[in-house]
Amino acid sequence: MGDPARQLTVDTPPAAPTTHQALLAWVEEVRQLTQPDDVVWVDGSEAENRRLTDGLVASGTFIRLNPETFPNSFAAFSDPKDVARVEEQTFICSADEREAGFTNNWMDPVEMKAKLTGLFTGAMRGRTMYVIPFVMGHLDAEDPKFGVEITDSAYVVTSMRIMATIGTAVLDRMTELDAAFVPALHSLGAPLAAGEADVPWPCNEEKWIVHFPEERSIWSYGSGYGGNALLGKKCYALRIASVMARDEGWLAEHMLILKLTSPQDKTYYLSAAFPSACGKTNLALLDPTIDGWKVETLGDDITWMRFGKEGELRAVNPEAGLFGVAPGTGWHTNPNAMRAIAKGNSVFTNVALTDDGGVWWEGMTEEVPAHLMDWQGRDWTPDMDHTAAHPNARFCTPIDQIDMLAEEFNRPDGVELSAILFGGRRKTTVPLVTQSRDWANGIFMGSTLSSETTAAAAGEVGRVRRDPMAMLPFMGYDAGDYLKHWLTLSAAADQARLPKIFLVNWFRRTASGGFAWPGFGDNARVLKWVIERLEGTADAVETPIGFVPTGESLDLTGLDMTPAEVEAAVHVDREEWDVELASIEEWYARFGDSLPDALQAELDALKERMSAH
Ligand SMILES: Nc1nc2c(ncn2[C@@H]2O[C@H](COP(=O)(O)OP(=O)(O)OP(=O)(O)O)[C@@H](O)[C@H]2O)c(=O)[nH]1
Ligand SMILES: O=C([O-])CC(=O)C(=O)O
Ligand SMILES: [Mn+2]
Repeated sequence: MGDPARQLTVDTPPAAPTTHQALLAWVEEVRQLTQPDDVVWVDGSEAENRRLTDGLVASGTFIRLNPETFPNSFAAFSDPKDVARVEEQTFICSADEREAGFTNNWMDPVEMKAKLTGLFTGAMRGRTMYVIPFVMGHLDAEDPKFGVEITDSAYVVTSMRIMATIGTAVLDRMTELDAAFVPALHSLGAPLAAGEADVPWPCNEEKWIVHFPEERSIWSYGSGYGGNALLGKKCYALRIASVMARDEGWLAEHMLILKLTSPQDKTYYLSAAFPSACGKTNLALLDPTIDGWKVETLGDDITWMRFGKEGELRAVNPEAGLFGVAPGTGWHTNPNAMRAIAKGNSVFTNVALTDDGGVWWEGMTEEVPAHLMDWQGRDWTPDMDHTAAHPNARFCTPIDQIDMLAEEFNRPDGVELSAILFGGRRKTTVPLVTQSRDWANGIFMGSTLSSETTAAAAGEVGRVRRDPMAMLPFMGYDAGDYLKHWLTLSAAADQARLPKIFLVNWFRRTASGGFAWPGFGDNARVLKWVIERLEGTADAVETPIGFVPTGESLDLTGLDMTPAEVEAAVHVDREEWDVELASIEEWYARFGDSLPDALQAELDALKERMSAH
């Protein structure tokens, strides 16, 4: 109360820094509904960020890391019940239930609005309401995709500042264009009574992550965690954007983008869709173990794609930061990510802390520190039977801290893709790599993509589920219509320039239980085979599901692995595939009449090839 700066904001509410009428009206409507103590228009500046992070340190949400080893970096520890996306509580509220499709939770939008209006009433009492203007993709794109997130979480503001382009420049451009924007409303659902002390990670037991696709709006309640609360990311750039993309003729996908340069100095751009916590960030930042091949990064999680004027498929990354899985990211598996993190300016969530004010997680270093503070604030020693970091602990780091960021990252029109990889986490059945027979067959591969569930979403871990194009939790509309959109969009493209589609599985196990493939930097060997297939120079074996490498066609130079072991890693086992085909049939049956005929035909043809195998 005695703080003169605070007194000033209470007495003289700052004038809104925009004349955008629709935005002003929405902000006022939300202010009246949620009843915050004050309203702050986020400008995105360094000074503002310093004020916010100082405040978060003072309130106990952030622990400032050792500035010598992790400059301008902070650790946050969530409520143990708020550690991942909540798919059960994520809704697509289209007017018509059919539009949401069988993969989404649905509720009537009028009913949902009424419910949320109740929950948001007074939800920001005792807190500050932040207004964050942001753009996904380039501010100078042909048709910039604006959004405004209103949130009562300063953690969300500092994280959004890393993950998206936010602040004054965005707001000015939005105002100048009188542009449409996606209103994205977020509240922790933890109002404070007068004089009530705050907790380090306010949230609510009850969580609702809700999308209104026709209105292109988002309401998120009760969670402070990344995918639920940083609304530019999954909620906008995937769920809402997938609906925009359907209507406007493009694609919003859960994909990384990388640039690959061969020893002959030829460049290729690849994208890859793997479900959450299945290796996108690691592949995007790959450090090749074979000589002469170079990887540069364009994106690690979300890709927007459209067919260009010449019928080529172009891709951009709409994000500005990495929100990466910490465990398993280490100096020996992903040195490029580690170097980016070490530059600082990062927010870590649910990692462990070292005694000298640094961070640690399982897999960061081979040597395990003798003592840590675990993600729940308890003393931790290596003999304990729980992990020090939460399995879905995350680092949030500006993407331009990656040394290997490709210069094309800054191109508003993106890059032309040569290949698309679909991949999942499967212990058995699915070969290390398979080239599809053609584009439609590749879409079939994507549509039947499967993976064992991970800690990135709340719920059981390790259960095999179908995850079309790794978009199961992110399609903003009917899954059958989504697959149809892939098929119809590409029908008009230059067929000769369509990217080649491959299915990969870094996670296959051997009979003795170990990984059948070393993965990480050695995945460059698979990328090399992919490129050589595009160039027509690598051998392959035709199997019922597609083309797999011969034992000799994968470059094993310097690797302690034999061609016979490669053959085992790409083996198509008839018995396993009989089970798989039955499971795919069950999956396709769930689409009902919304399954595209072309994909049913792919399944029928695969069954026939398999029965002759
Ligand atoms: N065995 C093996 N594990 C891998 C490989 N690539 C990634 N992983 C592990 O998979 C986990 C998740 O990897 P990420 O690259 O962060 O996954 P992601 O797809 O970017 O995840 P989201 O950010 O949730 O979308 C980490 O624990 C990695 O160590 C690989 O090639 N082989
Ligand atoms: O959205 C999140 O919380 C993290 C993420 O990238 C994913 O789960 O795919
Ligand atoms: Mn992701």
